[in-house]
Amino acid sequence: MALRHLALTSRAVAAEPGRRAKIALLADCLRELGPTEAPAAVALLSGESQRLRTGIGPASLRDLPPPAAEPVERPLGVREAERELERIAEVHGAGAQAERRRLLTGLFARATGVEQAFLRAVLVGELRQGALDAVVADAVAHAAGVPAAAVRRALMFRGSARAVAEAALTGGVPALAAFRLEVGRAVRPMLAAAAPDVASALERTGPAALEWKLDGIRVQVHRDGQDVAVFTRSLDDITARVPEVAEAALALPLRSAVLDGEAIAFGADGRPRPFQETAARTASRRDPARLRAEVPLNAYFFDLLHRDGEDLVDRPGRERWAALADAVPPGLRVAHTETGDRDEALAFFRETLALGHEGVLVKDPAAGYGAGRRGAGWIKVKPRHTLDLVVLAAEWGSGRRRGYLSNLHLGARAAGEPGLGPWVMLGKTFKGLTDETLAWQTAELLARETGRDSWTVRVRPELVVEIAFDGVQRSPRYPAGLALRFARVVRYRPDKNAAEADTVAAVREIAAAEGL
Ligand SMILES: Nc1ncnc2c1ncn2[C@@H]1O[C@H](COP(=O)(O)OP(=O)(O)OP(=O)(O)O)[C@@H](O)[C@H]1O
Repeated sequence: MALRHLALTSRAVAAEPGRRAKIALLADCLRELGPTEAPAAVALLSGESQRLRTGIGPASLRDLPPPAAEPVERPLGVREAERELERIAEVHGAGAQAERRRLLTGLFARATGVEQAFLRAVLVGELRQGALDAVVADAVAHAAGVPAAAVRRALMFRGSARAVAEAALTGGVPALAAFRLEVGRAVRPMLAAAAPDVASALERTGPAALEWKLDGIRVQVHRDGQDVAVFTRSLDDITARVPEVAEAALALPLRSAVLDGEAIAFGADGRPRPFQETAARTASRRDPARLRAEVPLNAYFFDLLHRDGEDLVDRPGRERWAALADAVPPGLRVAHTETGDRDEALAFFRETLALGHEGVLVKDPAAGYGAGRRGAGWIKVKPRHTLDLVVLAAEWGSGRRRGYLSNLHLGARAAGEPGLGPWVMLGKTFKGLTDETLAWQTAELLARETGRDSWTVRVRPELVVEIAFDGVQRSPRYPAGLALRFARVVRYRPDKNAAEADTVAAVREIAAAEGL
């Protein structure tokens, strides 16, 4: 009954509003599944389902066998289901489509209704909602009887939640402590919390460092002798696409290093080029030499996690910055100033904006480097409010936009809020779209189509779009009772996946700040 148990638990976790209760439910289930099945359950529930759904589009999920009648003679196990999905993901080459379909049909024929619903959710990535990742991590800690921080720390060094769950459940704290920073293996990046202005950021941190927030692409650079690898925010290896960044790291007087930074292109006027131009450098595999000539990148480093055999991850910010300043020349570092004075901080913020940068980061000098936003060791401050939302559907345009998908339905992550489903629509917009973006989004959205009527094409919730807006208003038409005022597209965020989109809780916070 193992898969059934997991499927029912996952349903109960989704319906449960309280975070603690969610963790307890899931931890009980993992304990009951035991050390062999539980890591597979974690792989299905967490981000690793992304990998499993490779090559499986919504079309292949249609016309599958009806649910198996209960009681089933040989019920599906969790490990068994995970293995089967892995097998499906590994099918490549000629006839792959048909073979995948055959395997999927076999799997579904053995699954009951509740199991089929769970497998579908895994396959379309519906379970993968970021917030759930954190709940899963805490549930693993609970089930294994180890501190949550030990699990999170291991996850930072090793992307695989499955491997970490296995270590926690079989070897406890010592097994988790064996996960360490390895030069050459990407670590999950530290992220920033947000504050509306520098004064409130400083209130939280006390005297802090302020740095430019460059609007480029996050780069994590690993150097081991003359070998170098560059990873994105989502841990993709882009070394071949950004040779300038690799060269910059190789020129440093170091034997081995792990550097965190941002790559960005500047125009002839010395101001940052639009984000899309920098992003195109890392998104495209085509002709890196020509792209490099057209849009040369500059690397700016802001953190040093490892230097010549020594790990700095747990050192406070001020020690890592000192090590960075020692190893990296000023031209390759972001501007950095340290102050506890509001007026000085505000002046730095204004100067940074005047140079064309996006905002500033306010960093706590005592904070170690930690994955995720927890602890708020880094706080970002930008001059205007934006949200990263997911496109749920789009309407066909008219007039000049005929033939293009134009008006976007925008959703925030419900992140487990009861009664809302995984995505909460907050409004629509067709504003801010250039002709080029219209054509691009039409193709991208059609490739993700899950159904349509005469006006609207519904899509898999995968594309993240950054939306600027003037405020939040009450609206009975939308499920959370809130809608964005004057929403407009700033840009697409190809460097983010849907699990990293903003939550409806963040929108409620903005509404509360506006007195709604
Ligand atoms: N000096 C800096 N220190 C840290 N991060 C920086 C710095 N300059 C630019 N950044 C970028 O800002 C991001 C920090 O903000 P956050 O963790 O919220 O990521 P994000 O959601 O990608 O942010 P945003 O959408 O605001 O760019 C980093 O991922 C990095 O790409």
